Amino acid sequence: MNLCSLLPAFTPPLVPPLHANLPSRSDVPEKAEAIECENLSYSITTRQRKLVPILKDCSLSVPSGQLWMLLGPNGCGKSTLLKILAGLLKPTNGTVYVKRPKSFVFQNPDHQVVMPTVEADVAFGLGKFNLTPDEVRSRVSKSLEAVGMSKYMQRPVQTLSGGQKQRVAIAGALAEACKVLLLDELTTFLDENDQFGVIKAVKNSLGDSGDVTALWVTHRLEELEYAGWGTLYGRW
Ligand SMILES: Nc1ncnc2c1ncn2[C@@H]1O[C@H](COP(=O)(O)OP(=O)(O)OP(=O)(O)O)[C@@H](O)[C@H]1O
Repeated sequence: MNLCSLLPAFTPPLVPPLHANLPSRSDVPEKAEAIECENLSYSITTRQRKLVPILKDCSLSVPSGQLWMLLGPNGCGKSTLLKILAGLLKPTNGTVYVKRPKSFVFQNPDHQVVMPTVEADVAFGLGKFNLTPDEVRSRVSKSLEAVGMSKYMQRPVQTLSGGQKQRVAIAGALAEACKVLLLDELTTFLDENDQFGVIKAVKNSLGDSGDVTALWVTHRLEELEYAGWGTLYGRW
């Protein structure tokens, strides 16, 4: 399936090619869009040297500060697109822009939540920032609050549900002041309660600042109602 058919209409502004000589970051004006890609294609070459197209001419544009959902059936190329946006895969053709810092959250939280306690896990990525212990504590507690996990700070991660682990993974990204959350089918293995908790955590993470953007990949049609603006009420 051509993924373009799943996406909103797109009028592309010019985006610099992926490998162009870009001006220094301070010269680049802040874009209104957090994610933009144009005519993105991705193919793989099999052992028999056959070229297999996975994505063909995908274009999309996601404005800053919003939660957008990308819906499509199994195998249509959603995860591949997300991995290209995350920089984990290199496109065969096309241009990509994603605001930084960006963070990819995996379908299986056990691939991402690896430290012994919730607090240690959220603080894990902060080592590279040269922060004081107070700053680390403050970032960890604010991020856990955003995802409704404050009271789990000292919990061993292996005692959490799948949805709670997903929320810890999202808190880790928020603690690192990430601007774009790339979320790959987070609710696949979750029951309805956990599913709701993770969606609410993502919506809360966007906050009011318009600073954080999320692209949520799913094959669950019922999750579409949570896209865009709007408050989500209910218990964690
Ligand atoms: N490295 C690869 N080698 C061979 N085929 C691949 C590779 N990567 C992706 N594919 C194929 O490309 C298609 C799209 O895969 P992708 O994982 O992006 O789909 P998806 O829409 O995310 O599916 P799902 O909802 O099941 O996760 C699938 O048919 C998959 O088998």
